[in-house]
Amino acid sequence: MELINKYFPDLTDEQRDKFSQMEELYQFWNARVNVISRQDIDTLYERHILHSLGIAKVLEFKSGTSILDVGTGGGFPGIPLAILFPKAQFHLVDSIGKKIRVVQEIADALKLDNVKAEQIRAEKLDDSYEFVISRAVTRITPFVGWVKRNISKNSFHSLRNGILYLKGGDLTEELSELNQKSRVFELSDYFEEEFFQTKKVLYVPL
Ligand SMILES: C[S@@+](CC[C@H](N)C(=O)[O-])C[C@H]1O[C@@H](n2cnc3c(N)ncnc32)[C@H](O)[C@@H]1O
Repeated sequence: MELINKYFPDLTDEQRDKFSQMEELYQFWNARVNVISRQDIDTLYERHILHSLGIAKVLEFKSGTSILDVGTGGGFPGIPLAILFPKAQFHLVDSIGKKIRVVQEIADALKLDNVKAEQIRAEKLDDSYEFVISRAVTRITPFVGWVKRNISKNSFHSLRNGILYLKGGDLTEELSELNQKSRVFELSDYFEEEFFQTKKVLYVPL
């Protein structure tokens, strides 16, 4: 939790409480349904929560923004971002029903009324959103094909509407397959811990 305070010092007491409750909630639910690897529970704040919040260092979601989290698994990056941006609306989807049930339990326990969790394949969605967020689901080129039609045209952020995808490693090859306005934001510019040295946010405007 110190890590969250270190990089997000302006949280309200309510937000701080919610982030604090996450550890116990994930310990409880992960023992029943494996949504994150068991050893990762010990590094929940760094590898899951802070990593998810990396997207917030790239873009602040304004009030009323609609955001789709594709392949949310146990709720990452959607749940931490929904705590940070309580006035934005988050739709968290995954093709596996038992993961979505865990996400719904956690969102309910945290009283996140800006989160809707749903079992559905990304390719079947027909709503539209300002931004699509994701981590560790598939290669970016097929991913763009899944969600392209779900991005709305009206833009009211500093970045044009599109995808914000948490990725690691060398993205040169993937970038060459994307439109030229795509950009890579290095999370090492924001977070000093070793884990973040290779982590990036890939931004694809659509
Ligand atoms: C490796 S997990 C990552 C989970 C989470 N995003 C995280 O970073 O902890 C990938 C998730 O994507 C989901 N997934 C894969 N293909 C999908 C699709 N076409 N539509 C929705 N969910 C999908 C899987 O069920 C799985 O839960």
